[in-house]
Amino acid sequence: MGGFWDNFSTLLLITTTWQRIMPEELWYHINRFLQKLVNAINPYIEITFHEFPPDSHMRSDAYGAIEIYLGANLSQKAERLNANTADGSRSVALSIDDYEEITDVYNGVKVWWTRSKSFPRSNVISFYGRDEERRSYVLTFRRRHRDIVVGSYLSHVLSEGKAIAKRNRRQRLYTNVSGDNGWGDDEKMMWRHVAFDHPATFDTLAMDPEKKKDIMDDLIAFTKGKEYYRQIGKAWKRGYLLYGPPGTGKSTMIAAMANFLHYDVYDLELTAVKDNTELRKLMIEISKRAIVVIEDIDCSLDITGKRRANTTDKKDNDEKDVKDVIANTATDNERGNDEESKITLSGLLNFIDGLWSASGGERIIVFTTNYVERLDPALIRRGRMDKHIEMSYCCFEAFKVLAKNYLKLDSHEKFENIKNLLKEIDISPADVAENLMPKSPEMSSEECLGNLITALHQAKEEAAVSRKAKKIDAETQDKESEVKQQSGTTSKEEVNVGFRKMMIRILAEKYNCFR
Ligand SMILES: Nc1ncnc2c1ncn2[C@@H]1O[C@H](COP(=O)(O)OP(=O)(O)OP(=O)(O)O)[C@@H](O)[C@H]1O
Ligand SMILES: [Mg+2]
Repeated sequence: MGGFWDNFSTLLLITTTWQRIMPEELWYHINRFLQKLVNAINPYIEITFHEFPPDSHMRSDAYGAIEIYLGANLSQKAERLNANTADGSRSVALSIDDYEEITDVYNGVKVWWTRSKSFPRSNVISFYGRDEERRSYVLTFRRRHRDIVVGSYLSHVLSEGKAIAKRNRRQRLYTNVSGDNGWGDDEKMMWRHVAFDHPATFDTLAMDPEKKKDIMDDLIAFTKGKEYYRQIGKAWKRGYLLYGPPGTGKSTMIAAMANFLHYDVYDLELTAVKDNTELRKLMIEISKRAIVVIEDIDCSLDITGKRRANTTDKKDNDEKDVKDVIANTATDNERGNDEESKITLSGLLNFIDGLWSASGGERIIVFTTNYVERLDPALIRRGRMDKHIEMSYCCFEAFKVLAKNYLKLDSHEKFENIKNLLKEIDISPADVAENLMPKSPEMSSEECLGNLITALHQAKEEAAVSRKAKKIDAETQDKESEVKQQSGTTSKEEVNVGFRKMMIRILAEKYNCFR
């Protein structure tokens, strides 16, 4: 290709000189003519992929994918390479150096890639290196191969590059914190991240296997559903509501989901967000392929179910209605604290339904709660929280997963006993796991299972006592209202004395004091 380019450079030099001395309009016509001439005789076509497309401060996805593809597939052919330990990558990323040319062959078609660098002419002084140098990859190929290159080679490069990036990428866990933005402005809420390194997987998650499979299938269908979501005109997002008692694996499930999909996790601490505007800013910064988590949504502000009293006059489940009515009825005065968050239900619903979800890219939002009944139905209606998943107390199937995880046991003679006890007792997987964990290296699996059985018996007794106490409580209340009814016109003191006497008699009978 060298000879052609030498002649071409000379031609360019001549034209540049002419450009300086000619009137602009004349130069325009000559330029068009030269362009046509070059196109007619040049047997090659060039396509340029800019790192930062004109008028954009966002790094081009295509540029990134090409860089990764070339680094992974063709770096052995290049003589000058750059090595980066890119932030968030698991391995050293290689890329070809500036002005280095490498060849690639695709289905017998040869193409050439070069990386070039330019300095934009600008009067603006930039503090960022990336604005000073603009890099691009240039793909050159023979004119007769245009169909195959544009038709399939390019999509091969882009999809391969993205797949490699996905494999190599280290997941991140983001949390929202308030910090200085470096410009001396007020403190600003921003995302900070650490490497996400949670070991939970669906294999180690203890729950009913059918339920688990259903969730995994749902996630797979979601990730493959780009076209489907487009067809039905729905934003490519899915909401999961995880509810259940403490220690049943809600947070563990989120980690397993993130590891399964290889998504980043954005753990949104709503109570730290000042208002809806701040929430909107945060949400815009959330990347694609992310799980946004709001843990303990019932505790996150006053958005759970309080609406203005007059809402009963309106259609309760009408979405517009819900958005109009600011559910977070607690005003600053009611809270008595101006510093508290002013996020409203409508703000949160906008967060889920609004601009953010329309900005493309697969996103999952997960709410967790211990008290599903406290949540506003608008917040968790299908379409927002598409799948409601109950994380329940430990069943035998879940116990088997934990026994495998903690003790490497598939079966044991004590399993039958444990199975029967689990049918009677509500115990969280967290409690089961705690009992199964050996307390010292010498502790055998047998002893761990024994510990669990003891704990289950204890829990059974405690449950019996608590049932008894509840019963007494209920009976006491019944008697109290009975006495009140009977007392009719009697004075308050007489009622109290009568009531106390009756209570003593009931309790004495209950605990056999007169025997
Ligand atoms: N279903 C489960 N499978 C495997 N481990 C579990 C499960 N549930 C609980 N655990 C274990 O118990 C610990 C606590 O579980 P986790 O934090 O997921 O519970 P949670 O439902 O989120 O509780 P909370 O409602 O208090 O937030 C975990 O670290 C995990 O080791
Ligand atoms: Mg949790």
